[in-house]
Amino acid sequence: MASLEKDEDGFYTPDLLKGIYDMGFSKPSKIQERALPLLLSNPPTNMIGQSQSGTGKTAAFVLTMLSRVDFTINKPQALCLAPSRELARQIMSVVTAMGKFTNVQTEYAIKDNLPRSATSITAHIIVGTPGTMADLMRRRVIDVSEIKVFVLDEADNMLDQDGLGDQTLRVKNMLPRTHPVQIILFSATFPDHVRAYSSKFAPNANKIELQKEELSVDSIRQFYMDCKNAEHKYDILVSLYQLLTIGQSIIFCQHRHTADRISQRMTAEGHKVASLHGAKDAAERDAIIDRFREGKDKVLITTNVIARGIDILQVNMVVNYDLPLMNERDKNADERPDVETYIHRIGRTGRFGRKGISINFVHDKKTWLQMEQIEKATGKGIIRIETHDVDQMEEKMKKALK
Ligand SMILES: Nc1ncnc2c1ncn2[C@@H]1O[C@H](COP(=O)(O)OP(=O)(O)OP(=O)(O)O)[C@@H](O)[C@H]1O
Repeated sequence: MASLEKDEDGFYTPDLLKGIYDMGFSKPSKIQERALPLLLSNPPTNMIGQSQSGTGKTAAFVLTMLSRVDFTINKPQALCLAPSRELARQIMSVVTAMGKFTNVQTEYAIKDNLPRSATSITAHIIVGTPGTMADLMRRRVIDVSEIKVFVLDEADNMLDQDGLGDQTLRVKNMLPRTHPVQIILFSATFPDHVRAYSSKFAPNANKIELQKEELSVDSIRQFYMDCKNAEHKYDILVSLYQLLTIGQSIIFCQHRHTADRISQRMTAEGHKVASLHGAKDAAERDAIIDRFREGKDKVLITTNVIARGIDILQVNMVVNYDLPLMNERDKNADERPDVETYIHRIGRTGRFGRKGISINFVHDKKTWLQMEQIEKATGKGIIRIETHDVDQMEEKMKKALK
């Protein structure tokens, strides 16, 4: 059992350190350096942690979960929720990589993973999406009696009353009341309307916050293209194909049917693209994201389903074919831009200090004004590129990626 002994501060075991080095991590990022001592100290304290996209928040909370598990007890001890199955699967890959030299047992709480007949999960760490997690807890397939840590990745999204908030609260309300559970919230964004609720959800938390002007990383250069009309956006996207495939690219659309339509059309015209959205079935979604992760597809046309958290280092370009709007989150909202989703979308590139490019397509006064609002809210300039001059475009982009 020597390998399970904690060091004198009660921090990581040598087995976890081995896992961390095996992942190629030699020194902590700023958020890891700040958050880890707070996350790992005893008695456990809640945490609300904010840090820009791609700065290594996952490793911080995964290390906390692994550190708090007693591997001699075969019961769930840490739960982690994420907004999409793609992100849950990615988080799990970090748990298994970091826990490679431990005896950690893991299980998913995502759709179509467990047979309906499953009666009990004995895994130490369960990662999933809120609806499925709540269902497994309600049916007592997950025994909550030994849960010590509860993590919400993309916490502002998970707590949003217009989205996943209800399901997330259901999960929290089923946690044991016999002992304290450490609640950990992480995100790159905590808009004002969820800040107060976050503090209620994770009371007396240590807080690490960002200022408004720090929200997105400087290594992402932001551009826009003035298209003549909505149809012209398609032509521009096609003219960018060479550039999109220099590395890998993600194209974000507002609607599933737009993602399908442009991918079908581009495919018919001889371009190789993939499309992913929430209307596809689970197995298909897994296969599509895995192919993209492996670099077999270079262009992924999608919706907000993968706007958050997805970490694919080779992605050096993000295109906002449609700008994100508030009414995608809240059906009653008007057509204001969704600044948080914008920050997360462009954050799919420029990961962990790498360079990246984002391009917004605007096509009329309304979309131009929406972009202007995003520019104001983030305090970062968005530079115009001419749509008719592909050479200038290529030059500018290559320079930005150097
Ligand atoms: N200490 C480290 N040294 C080297 N690479 C690291 C380190 N910590 C994390 N990384 C790598 O940085 C990348 C980004 O990390 P991660 O996905 O955790 O970012 P994030 O902060 O959760 O971003 P987002 O807000 O987009 O979810 C990953 O590829 C991860 O493996």
